[in-house]
Amino acid sequence: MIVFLLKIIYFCQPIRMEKKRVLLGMSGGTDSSVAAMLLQEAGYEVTGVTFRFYDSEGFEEHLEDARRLASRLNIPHIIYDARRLFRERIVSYFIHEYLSARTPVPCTLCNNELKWPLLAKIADEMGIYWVSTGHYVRKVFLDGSYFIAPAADRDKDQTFFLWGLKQDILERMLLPMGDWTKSEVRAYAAKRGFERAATKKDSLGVCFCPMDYRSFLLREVSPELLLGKGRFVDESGDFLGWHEGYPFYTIGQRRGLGIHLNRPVFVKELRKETNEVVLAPLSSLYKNEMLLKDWNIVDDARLLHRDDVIVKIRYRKQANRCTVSRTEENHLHVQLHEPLESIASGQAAAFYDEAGLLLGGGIIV
Ligand SMILES: Nc1ncnc2c1ncn2[C@@H]1O[C@H](COP(=O)(O)OP(=O)(O)OP(=O)(O)O)[C@@H](O)[C@H]1O
Repeated sequence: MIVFLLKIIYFCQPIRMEKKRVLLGMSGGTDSSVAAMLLQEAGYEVTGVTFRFYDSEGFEEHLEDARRLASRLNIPHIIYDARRLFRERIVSYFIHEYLSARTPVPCTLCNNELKWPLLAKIADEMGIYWVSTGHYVRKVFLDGSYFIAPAADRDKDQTFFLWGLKQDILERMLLPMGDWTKSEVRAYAAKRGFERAATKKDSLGVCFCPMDYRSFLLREVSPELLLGKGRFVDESGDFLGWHEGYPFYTIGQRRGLGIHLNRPVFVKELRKETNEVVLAPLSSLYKNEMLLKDWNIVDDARLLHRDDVIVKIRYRKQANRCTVSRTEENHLHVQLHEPLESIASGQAAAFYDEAGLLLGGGIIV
């Protein structure tokens, strides 16, 4: 009987049995290549997956690099065609947000709703427990919950993009880059004889339009939807000049406006209905509060109604103290302790405690 019961427990926990196996997202870049080496070195049986997210000239090269590395490390490697999903969930959203006069956060959305959940789904199908990437973050377990924490390399820290991940994913994440700096990672790859992985360029910006989102919109969106020429106005509605269509501007933008006034002006508001872009001095762009939708909280007690929470709405160079509460409409209300400029709807806000633990985040309404 006891043997029978033990067998039931054993078979009801198939995931437990696979705790030496890990599914790693392999982009072909330096970080995920070194992640594969480190995981293997730590004794894991690594399987690599490369997602085909969109068609680009460079993809075949990245894919070949991932394949070659997997073959040298003697690990299985699969390609997963995620083009339809990526187009529907990320690219269409990206275009729709600009056309709705909002500022999209495609990398945040991709990580939280596509990349990590897809890794977990494929891992489930393969009976693999752990999922991993080359992200520069750590995770910690505190009072019964997992939290994302900053990596040793503060310059590469990618916590800002991961606030939407829930416990079911967090508990399965392996994050081998967390204790490494990028220069150590390059040196390690070189020392192991992986010269190509050691010297690859860092990826920059949004992967499917790394240069300029404006030329991407021009290529992807029909001209009628972009509306064309419209009025730059000041806060009183007075005409200041002509612009190229509201989707080509973002809140807080100063450069590239194509208008020369005798004072510095910034984009304060985008008016979709009238195709107007409101320009104002920086002092007019400050706000004391914001509302978030589609939010995620890792731990209520560490986030809500406190005065020591830090909020970031930009990846770098900004951190403000705030107090967060829930509203009756199920938004998060963020009361900033000091005003913050250029808060754009559609952008993400990520919350941290003083030690840098990621407490959650949401999308600015
Ligand atoms: N096409 C892809 N297929 C599978 N995993 C991917 C893909 N793109 C990114 N990833 C995973 O997500 C992680 C973070 O990707 P991101 O593009 O933000 O960073 P990166 O610094 O360019 O990483 P890398 O040097 O590994 O390319 C990568 O390290 C990799 O594990």
